[in-house]
Amino acid sequence: MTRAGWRLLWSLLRRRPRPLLAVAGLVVVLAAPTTLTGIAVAHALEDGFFAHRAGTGLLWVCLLVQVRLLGTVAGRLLFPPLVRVVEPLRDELVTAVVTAGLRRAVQQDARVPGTAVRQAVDEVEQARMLVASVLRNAHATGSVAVGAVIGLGLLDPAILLVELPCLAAAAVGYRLLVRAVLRRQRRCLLAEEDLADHVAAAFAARRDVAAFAAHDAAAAPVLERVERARVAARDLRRADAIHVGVVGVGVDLGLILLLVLAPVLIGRGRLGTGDLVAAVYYVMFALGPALRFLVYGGADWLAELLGLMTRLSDAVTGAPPPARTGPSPAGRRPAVVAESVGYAYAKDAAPVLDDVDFTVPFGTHVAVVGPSGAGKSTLAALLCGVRRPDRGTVRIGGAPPAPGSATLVLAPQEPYVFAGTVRENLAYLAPAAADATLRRAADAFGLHRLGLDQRLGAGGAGLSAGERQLLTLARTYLSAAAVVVLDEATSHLDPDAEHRAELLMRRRGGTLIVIAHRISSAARADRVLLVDEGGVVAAPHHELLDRSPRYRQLVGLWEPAAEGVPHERR
Ligand SMILES: Nc1ncnc2c1ncn2[C@@H]1O[C@H](COP(=O)(O)OP(=O)(O)OP(=O)(O)O)[C@@H](O)[C@H]1O
Repeated sequence: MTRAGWRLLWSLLRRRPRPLLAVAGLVVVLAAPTTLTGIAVAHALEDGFFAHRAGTGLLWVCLLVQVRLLGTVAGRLLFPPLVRVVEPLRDELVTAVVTAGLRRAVQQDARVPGTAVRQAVDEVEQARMLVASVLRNAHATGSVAVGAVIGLGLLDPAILLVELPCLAAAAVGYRLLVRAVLRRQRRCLLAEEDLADHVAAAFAARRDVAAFAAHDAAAAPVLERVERARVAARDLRRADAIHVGVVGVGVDLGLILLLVLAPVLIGRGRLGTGDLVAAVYYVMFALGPALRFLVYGGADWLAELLGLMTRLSDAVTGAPPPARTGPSPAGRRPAVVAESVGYAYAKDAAPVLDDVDFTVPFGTHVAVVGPSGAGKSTLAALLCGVRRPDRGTVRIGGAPPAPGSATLVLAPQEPYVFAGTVRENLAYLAPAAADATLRRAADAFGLHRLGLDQRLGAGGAGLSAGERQLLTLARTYLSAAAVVVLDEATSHLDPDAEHRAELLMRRRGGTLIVIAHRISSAARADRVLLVDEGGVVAAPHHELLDRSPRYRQLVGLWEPAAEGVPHERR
């Protein structure tokens, strides 16, 4: 998954081959201080102090100090080519990100995604700093390691026969480590994002959750994501174990093998004691810190840089962000599809819905009818995602419904009015709506007497039951959701007000699913879903009248109450 990040990084770096070659070439130049330090140590001991020639020893020590000072000054040689690699990289990335954002906006005839572009530009700046840090530190580490290897080879090439395999094994381990850290970091990031999505969705759906008393059902997916995020974080920590192994093989095993080989080389006169001290210096004080830095800090930096480059590559190419569960975007003309849906409130209880299949095409007005307790509200809860089917699938626009999704909004029988102004209550699902829009919606639903600044008590204290329902309906009407579910949301309205509310809901566009409260409501719908004895039959009102004795019976029960009297079903 980070291949795209690698590709983008490499495509940017290789555009400047000369400064890049200069940076690479300086690895060898800046390796000299490390090599010379070991050589100076060996000579100071062998030719000076061990040979009782303190003057010679001190001369080598002076040389060693000068080499270190020269090394510090020479380190500055790196900055000019490094700047020529890194600075244009930022300019090119910013240009690519902004161009891609504008191109997408023009193609989709959408607004320029200012926030997204600004965020990507901030990420480019982070990437620039990370590239500079990774290159500078990789360079310093590489110089020290190359210097140590050259020094060991100069002392005796036989030492390289034991040290190089250890370093090669550590390099293989390092590659595995970076991959493991990258994979686990990404999994951790996705798990955290998924958790954040579900927490936000559950919070946004608190109204529906309260309406359906579905607290446990709403909490279950969130708790599942908490567990996934915990496991992902634990796995990331476990990658630390690989760090220890890489350093162990590269440095500790190398040192042990050097100490095993040293007596042989000393015995054959190929290595002096001073040389051995220099060899130990190369392994412990040059290769050791270099490898430790690479393993402990470098792997994380590299992982962070590649993660960032992968995100930027998505921004540049317009690739979709990694798959995440969540609401399907509004406006995708979603159809509502139920396939083989089964649901029971308890493990051994008889299912309320059993093997239910139906499709509601986008833009249709559907009435859901059935005797009391047949499962209509249960069906509404499944459509809203606050309950999940035990069997089968519910899909809205191809995606499982998510509580609080922007695609679907539910108006429950018990209207949800919170303490605040009428404006705040109306704009709850349309925070960007202008006052004029809110006023028009309130008037259309007959709420002329309510001023937008009027304060309401908790639960809508001060309003009649009908007004509370009208306020909830107006709020639902204002939302951008493509699918609206009214779960007996007009039960306190008279037939005319109910008719008017349904007409308004139809005119707003999108799909309208009404848990019908009166037969007039079912007769107005394009199709009727008859829920009965665990099953669902879908057909237009007149067809059902012909076809279904159960429906005829329901209609018969309804009709006496239809003339102006709020209906009560049996
Ligand atoms: N939270 C719950 N726990 C256990 N059983 C429940 C729960 N909610 C509903 N039921 C049962 O599930 C069945 C279907 O209930 P549901 O409310 O979906 O029916 P309905 O058709 O909407 O009824 P009504 O028209 O009376 O509102 C009923 O038998 C009901 O008692």
